[in-house]
Amino acid sequence: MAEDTQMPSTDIVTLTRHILAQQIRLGPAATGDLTLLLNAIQVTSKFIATNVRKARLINLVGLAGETNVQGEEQKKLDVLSNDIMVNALRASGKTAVLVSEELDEAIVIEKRLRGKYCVVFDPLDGSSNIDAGVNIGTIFGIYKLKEGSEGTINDVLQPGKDMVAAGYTMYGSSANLVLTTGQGVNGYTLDNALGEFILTHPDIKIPQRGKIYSFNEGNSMYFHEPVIKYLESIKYPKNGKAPYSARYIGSMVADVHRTLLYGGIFGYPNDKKTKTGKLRLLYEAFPMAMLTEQAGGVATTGTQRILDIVPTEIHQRCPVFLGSKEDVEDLQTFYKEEQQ
Ligand SMILES: O=P(O)(O)OC[C@H]1O[C@](O)(COP(=O)(O)O)[C@@H](O)[C@@H]1O
Ligand SMILES: [Mg+2]
Ligand SMILES: [Mg+2]
Repeated sequence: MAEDTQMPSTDIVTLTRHILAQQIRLGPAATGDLTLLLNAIQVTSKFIATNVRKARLINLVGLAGETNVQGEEQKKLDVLSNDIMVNALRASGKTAVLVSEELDEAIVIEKRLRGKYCVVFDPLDGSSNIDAGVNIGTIFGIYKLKEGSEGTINDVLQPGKDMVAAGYTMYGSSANLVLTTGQGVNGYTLDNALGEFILTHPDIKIPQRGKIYSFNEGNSMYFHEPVIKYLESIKYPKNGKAPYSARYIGSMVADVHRTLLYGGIFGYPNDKKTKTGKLRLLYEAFPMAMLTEQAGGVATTGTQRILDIVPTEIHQRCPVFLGSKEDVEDLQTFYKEEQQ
C-alpha cells in the first residue's frame, strides 16, 4: 500500500490572524483598536472555557448566594465569568462603557483607561444548564462611541443595527467562537493544546429553510394566537409535508448555534405570562440578530425587525424569533393575519 506522504496543513488560520486580515482589508482607516478589543474578548472566552471545563472539579457549580437585577439567583460561573470579562475589557484600554446582564448599572470606564468602544454582554448564557454540564455560552455586542461622547449610557441605548461587531462563544464538546464585524459570519474552534481559536466554519450561511423548530413549549398554555397557529402549521403540516423536528436545549447560545448551522427557527415569544418576553434586548437579542442577518437569516419580534428597536433601558426584554428566512417569514404571516 502506497505511503501517505501528505503533510499536515501548516497554514492554520487563527482568530487573531483572521481579525488582522479583516483589519488590513479595511486599509489605513482601521486603527487596530477593534482588533485589540476582539483579542481581549477571545482571551476571556479561553479563560471562561477553562473554568467551565473543570467547574465540577474546582467547586464552581451551584449558586453564588447573590441575586442579579433580573431577580435571578446568580450561579458561581455567572459571577466569575462577569468578573473575567469586566477586568479584561477595562484593562484592554479600548472600552468606554460596559453593560453586563449581571450588573445593575452600566460601567463607565475611568478616563485613563477609556477607549472608543462600548461592549454589552451576557457573561454566561444558559445558566439553568450549568450544573448539568449542558452547553452554555457567552454573548457580546460592540458599539462605537457616538461622535464627541465621553461615554454615557446613551452610547449603548442605540438600535442594534448600529453595532460594529457581535458574537458568542459556546462552551460544549469544544469551545466555538462565532463572530461578525459586519462582513459575514465566521466560526472558530478552540484548539486546547495550541490555546488558539482556529477558523473551522468560514462564511457561515444559514439555510433558506430548515426542518427544526426550537421553542420552550412548556409555555404553550400562555402562547398568543399567532405562535399557536404557527406551531400547529409546522407540527401538523397539510399537503403531505413532513412535520418539523423539535430541538430545545434551553441555552440561547446553543439553540442559536444549531439554528445558524442547520437552519430552522428559534423562538422565545412574549406570552400571557411574560408580557415582554424573557430574553434581553441589548446583550442577547441584538448580537444574535446581527449574526443571523449577517448569515442570511431573519430576526424579528414577530412584528418588528429586532435590529431596528431603539432601547430605552439596558436590561429591557423583547420577543425573539430568528432563523432561516423562509421559516421566520412563515411565522410573520400569522402576526400579519392577526393585525388585519
Ligand atoms: O428556561 P427557559 O424559560 O426556557 O429559558 C431559557 C432561556 O433563558 C436563558 O437561559 C436566559 O439567559 P441566562 O441564562 O443568561 O439568564 C437563555 O439562554 C435561554 O434561551
Ligand atoms: Mg442569557
Ligand atoms: Mg447570563
